[in-house]
Amino acid sequence: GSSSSVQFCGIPNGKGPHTVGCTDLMSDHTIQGTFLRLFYPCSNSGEYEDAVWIPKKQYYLGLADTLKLNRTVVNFIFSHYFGSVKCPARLNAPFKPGEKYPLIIFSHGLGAFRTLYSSICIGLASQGFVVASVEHRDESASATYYLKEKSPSEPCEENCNELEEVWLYNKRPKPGADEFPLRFEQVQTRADECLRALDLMLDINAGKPVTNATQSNFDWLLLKDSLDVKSIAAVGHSFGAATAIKALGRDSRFRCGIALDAWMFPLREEIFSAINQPVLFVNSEKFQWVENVLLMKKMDSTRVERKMITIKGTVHQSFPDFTFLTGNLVGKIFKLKGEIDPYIGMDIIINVTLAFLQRHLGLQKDFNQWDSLIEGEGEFVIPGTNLYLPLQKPENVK
Ligand SMILES: CCN(CC)CCN(C[C@]12C[C@](c3ccc(C(F)(F)F)cc3)(C1)C2)C(=O)Cn1c(SCc2ccc(F)cc2)nc(=O)c2c1C=CC2
Repeated sequence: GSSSSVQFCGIPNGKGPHTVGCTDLMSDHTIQGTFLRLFYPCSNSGEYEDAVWIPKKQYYLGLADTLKLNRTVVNFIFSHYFGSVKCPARLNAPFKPGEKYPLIIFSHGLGAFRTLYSSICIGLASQGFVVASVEHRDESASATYYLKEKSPSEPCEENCNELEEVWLYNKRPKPGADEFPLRFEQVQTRADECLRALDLMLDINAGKPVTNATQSNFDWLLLKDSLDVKSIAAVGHSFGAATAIKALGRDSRFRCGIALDAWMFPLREEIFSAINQPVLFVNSEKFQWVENVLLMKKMDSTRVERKMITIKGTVHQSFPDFTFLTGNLVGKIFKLKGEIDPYIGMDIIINVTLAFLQRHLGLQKDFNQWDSLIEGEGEFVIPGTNLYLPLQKPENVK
């Protein structure tokens, strides 16, 4: 259809058999706590509204900072264009117990935050996964917040133990300074936050009571004994893909990783030998560069499956949700869309992820129907990279 019709299609529904719900969890309320949006198979009953895609205006202010644009202007434009966008998941709908679902911990990219990859998270949840999209407090998110006790400046009569929001915005490296120390420290923090999110989800699976600073009436007890604790994967986009790789190296409970258009810069190759899990690299055609792909190739292994494909006609923004929310012209100008139809691109991202997860989490589903995508076979994919790499010295391949 015309660009305007695409604009109003919005974030795609999951294609799997499950209806998807989502709920926010901040536990505990401090900066060291875990903050995530959970996507999960939910019950069909009851009247539940779809969740708001960008839930607070401070996120627009943070995006303005990331884009180096005026906050007032961006807040005005973004709240007009994106303020009513819903993510197709029912907010706080009851969790659907029944089978044991595999668990995905998802890590967002630089300048993003927990809600901007809803199409991927909902796509996976609709196929019977519980997906925890973490919001990082390492100052790589465009915006995030935690809660702190109100300092009783005035002698507090009414709201004594109230908590107030403390907002953190995207910390840009000093121009000209070496960016590596900041990114190296951030990827450690991010990996720790993924491990804490995993621990929290396993506590919830064990039936431990949940303290949730984001007041919601969601019934967490329905998740007791609902996770397949042997089937856990780390998935992320760009900086979040580097985070997922780092998390694999830190914790063998993550059985495999999927790196979506990975930004390898924050990683140093000496950690690669400590990573024993299978990894799938899903690259866009336009974002990658030789040095970055060579770092991915350094993870090639004869001991464990390491795969790489490139999706033709995709850009870096083909993975987050913005690719569905503008017309073709604006999408092309801001590099939010590639040549490929964004809905086809997203189907490939989700299906190749499902196939790799089935293979390495030992799932008994039919996701192996997409195994050819892992081999880079198909109309829209190529195996490995579209870039020309200098020949690898053979001893590098472990
Ligand atoms: C020039 C300097 N460079 C910073 C390194 C540019 C900043 N940049 C490109 C941007 C952020 C962008 C954005 C947002 C939002 C609209 C909107 F108009 F649609 F709202 C448009 C355009 C502008 C995509 C990126 O950061 C690319 N990128 C990303 S993009 C993750 C993201 C961020 C915000 C989102 F809303 C959605 C997704 N994740 C990474 O982990 C890494 C990189 C680069 C290296 C590592």
